[in-house]
Amino acid sequence: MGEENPRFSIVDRIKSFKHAFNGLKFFFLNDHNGRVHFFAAILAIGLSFYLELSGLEWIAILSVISAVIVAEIINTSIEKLADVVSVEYHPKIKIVKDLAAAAVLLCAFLAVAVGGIIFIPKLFF
Ligand SMILES: Nc1ncnc2c1ncn2[C@@H]1O[C@H](COP(=O)(O)OP(=O)(O)OP(=O)(O)O)[C@@H](O)[C@H]1O
Repeated sequence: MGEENPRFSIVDRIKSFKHAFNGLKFFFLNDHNGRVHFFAAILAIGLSFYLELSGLEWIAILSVISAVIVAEIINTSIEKLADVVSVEYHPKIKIVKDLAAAAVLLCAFLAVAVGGIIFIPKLFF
């Protein structure tokens, strides 16, 4: 918990990492979207090894994989918070959830475009 001007503490920093890893574990093990993203990432990384990507191609693939997963984690987090704020239908919750989903969609479009540019020529031409 944040207090005004707290003293720096290694133990607190380690606890923050623990909480963050806890979030990752929750996302990849318990969340359906998280599981789908985990397997999609494994597939893309496997294909990248198989096709022996260049350094820059690896950077592009790892960047878009991370972007999609980060967007989905934030989306999931916003959905969970929104469900606590209002279980009932609320027009503003709809906008909030749709905006968070839009962020994931944009990242997914980018990932498909980058994946297509890199993988299609190597697989089919
Ligand atoms: N409380 C609410 N008030 C208004 N609209 C809502 C509410 N809950 C969900 N929605 C609408 O339903 C859509 C889907 O919401 P939901 O929380 O089910 O997410 P989801 O995309 O199905 O995620 P997941 O598959 O992870 O459960 C939202 O984008 C929003 O348009």
